[in-house]
Amino acid sequence: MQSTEANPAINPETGNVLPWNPGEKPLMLAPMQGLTNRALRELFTTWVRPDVVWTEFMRVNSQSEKKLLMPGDVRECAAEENGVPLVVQLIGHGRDALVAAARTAQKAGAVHINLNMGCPYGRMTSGLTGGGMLKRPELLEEIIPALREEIRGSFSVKIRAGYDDPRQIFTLLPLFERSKVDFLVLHPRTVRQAYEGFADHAVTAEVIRQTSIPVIANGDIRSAARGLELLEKTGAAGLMLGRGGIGEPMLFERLRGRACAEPDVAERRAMLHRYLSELLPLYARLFCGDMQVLGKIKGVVSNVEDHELERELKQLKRAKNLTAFRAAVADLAP
Ligand SMILES: Cc1cc2nc3c(=O)[nH]c(=O)nc-3n(C[C@H](O)[C@H](O)[C@H](O)COP(=O)(O)O)c2cc1C
Repeated sequence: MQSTEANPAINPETGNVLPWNPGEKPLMLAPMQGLTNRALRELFTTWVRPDVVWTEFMRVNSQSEKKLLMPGDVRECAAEENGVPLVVQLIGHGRDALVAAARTAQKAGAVHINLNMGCPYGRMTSGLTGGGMLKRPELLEEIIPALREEIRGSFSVKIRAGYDDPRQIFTLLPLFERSKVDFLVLHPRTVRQAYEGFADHAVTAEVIRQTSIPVIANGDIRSAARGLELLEKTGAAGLMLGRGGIGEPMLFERLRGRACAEPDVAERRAMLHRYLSELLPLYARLFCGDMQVLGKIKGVVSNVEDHELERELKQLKRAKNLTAFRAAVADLAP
């Protein structure tokens, strides 16, 4: 959904730069731990070019002032990659640690910083983090304004609909508005729900009606038709693709109307061939040793949903070593 304008949008409420162009409904590649590493992002930013890409979450270590963020994470902090805006995502707890981590990330080059308030998997550090933050909403009253004060570029929040109540989000909107959060990414499941059931985008639509903050819709977007319907029905400011985008990168282009909305099996097979052929050398450069490369690339394959390519997908998933995996990729060649 790219516009032709080169200047980024400015949030009129905060005067902050947003990671998309004015008039654009950005299509974002979701942050996904273990998947959206810099090799995968490189492939996406040079191939289907999401309008915005995100780092995997960076853990904030509130126990050590000197090692708030891992050195490898600090090296990833940047304003953009291959000309595509990059959002740096933090996960952690404790106002002071989060603020100091945001400062470190900015010094290292980050312009767009996001707070993870959605991860459903336990305690990522020594306190309530990610979706766990929603268990103690009173703590957010000081964390969110303090982060806003520190972050000079865009400050966004990626959030579930609630911890166990899908209407909790509505109680938090006044805080986000008061604190001048630049945009929200909403995955309308509860934290307790994890990935069960479905993303209830009626909640997305209601949030959008109730707030002036731009809301990016996220959750269960696996086809161009579904994404376009969501944009139209909810009035979302943009879309974020997670599993659907990882499983089928061309979904970005299909949503833009630049690739066939319903490709036939030959086209999907050719896409998968290109995808894995191009990802293999990038993964070989980033990861150490064949087994790690194999494990990581199988993680990508597990997001591909295609009943007509079941046999080929099984072959890829069953490969015991990289040689067998490469042979299975070669079999996909048109
Ligand atoms: C394997 C995996 C890793 C994820 N890692 C992150 C993460 O690092 N940060 C985050 O905010 N969300 C993370 N998520 C959530 C996704 O960004 C997204 O919100 C969720 O998958 C719903 O979108 P989807 O239905 O398009 O996949 C992860 C999800 C999965 C399945």
